[in-house]
Amino acid sequence: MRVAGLILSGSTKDNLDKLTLKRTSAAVPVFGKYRAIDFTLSNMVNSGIINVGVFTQYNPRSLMDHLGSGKEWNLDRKRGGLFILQPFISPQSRKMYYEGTADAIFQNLTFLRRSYEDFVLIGSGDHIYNMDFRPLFKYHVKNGADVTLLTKTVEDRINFSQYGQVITDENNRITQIYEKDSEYRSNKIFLGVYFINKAFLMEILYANVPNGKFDLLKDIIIPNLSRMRVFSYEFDGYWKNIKKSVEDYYNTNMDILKEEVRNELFYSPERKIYTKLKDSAPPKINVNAEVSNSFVSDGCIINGVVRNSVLSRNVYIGAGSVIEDCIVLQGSYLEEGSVIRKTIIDKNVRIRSGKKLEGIGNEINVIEKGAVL
Ligand SMILES: Nc1ncnc2c1ncn2[C@@H]1O[C@H](COP(=O)(O)OP(=O)(O)O[C@H]2O[C@H](CO)[C@@H](O)[C@H](O)[C@H]2O)[C@@H](O)[C@H]1O
Repeated sequence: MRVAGLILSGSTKDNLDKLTLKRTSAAVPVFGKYRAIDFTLSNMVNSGIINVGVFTQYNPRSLMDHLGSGKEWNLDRKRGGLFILQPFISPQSRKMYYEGTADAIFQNLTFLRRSYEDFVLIGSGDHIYNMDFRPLFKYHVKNGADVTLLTKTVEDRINFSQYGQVITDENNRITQIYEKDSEYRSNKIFLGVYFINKAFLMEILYANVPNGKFDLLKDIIIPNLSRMRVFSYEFDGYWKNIKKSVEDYYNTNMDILKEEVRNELFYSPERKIYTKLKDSAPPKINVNAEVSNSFVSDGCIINGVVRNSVLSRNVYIGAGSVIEDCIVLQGSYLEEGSVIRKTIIDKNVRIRSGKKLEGIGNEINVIEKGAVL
């Protein structure tokens, strides 16, 4: 089956506060060495998709730098490959931004028109999961569906008002979606992944976007559910959206310290998660250092104590410093004797000797990129 991939990562709003002041959410570092987009991109490639368009518009530099030619995902190809789809002006349109998900795809219809594929998988750059999409493709065809939406039945702790709540009939056909409704309606949520017949997608975009219907889900699919054959495909694996809150970003990173999450995300030989590799030296744990239950990336030098933490590349932890329940991003330097707990330290931060920092109560402390404290 020939499937093209589209990755939506052009959101101008997220709840990540200081973490997305200078990068888009899809480029936010996760688990020390990855960026969020690596997961959807790898899932697509591992499911046989070799023609992928990435929509971006907000703070795109670090995302573009990360993606490069697509080589790390085996997408630097003569036919197909990786396409960065940024807003542009032309004689037909002088709009310089995407007004919504449907608008983004509509402005780049040439990408779909020129593609050889008959189906399109639309995913998001903000989602952390490891999935083989191929059974979903078969399920879609078996149902004779126009659209198949990826869904998950979740526990009641989730903040339902941030998600689409999905109601299905006995055949898994979707009869109703309550998009970001403050009331609890269903514990089946939409995971932001669409599988759709290409001709059908182009047809509904032509019919709706010129009339100001810019959001694929809210403006096009939900109002037309009774006229379309929209099915739900359940995913029962680990899935997180990191842009919903700083707490979700923090908890997702911390999840990697759990064996079952690690096994599912990283240790499947046929479904690896690919990322841009950097040539830092291996991490060095010095004589008096103590490291436990932590992820320590290449280039790190540890002289102090690191517990329950995730360290990106080239982090320096001075002697006598204690780092606990923290996420420390690339290049940050902690001088001697600092004590940091439940804190996200962004890139290239310098923490002076003897500094004490701690998230208060359930609040997670975030130190802005480049700060000196
Ligand atoms: N103008 C634009 N141009 C290009 N890309 C854009 C864009 N606006 C948003 N995007 C991208 O599209 C994806 C969806 O973003 P939205 O803000 O529309 O919905 P959200 O992720 O909150 O919820 C959605 O995903 C959750 C699951 O995370 C579902 O439960 C919910 O029903 C669904 O609406 C994101 O990857 C975002 O970066």
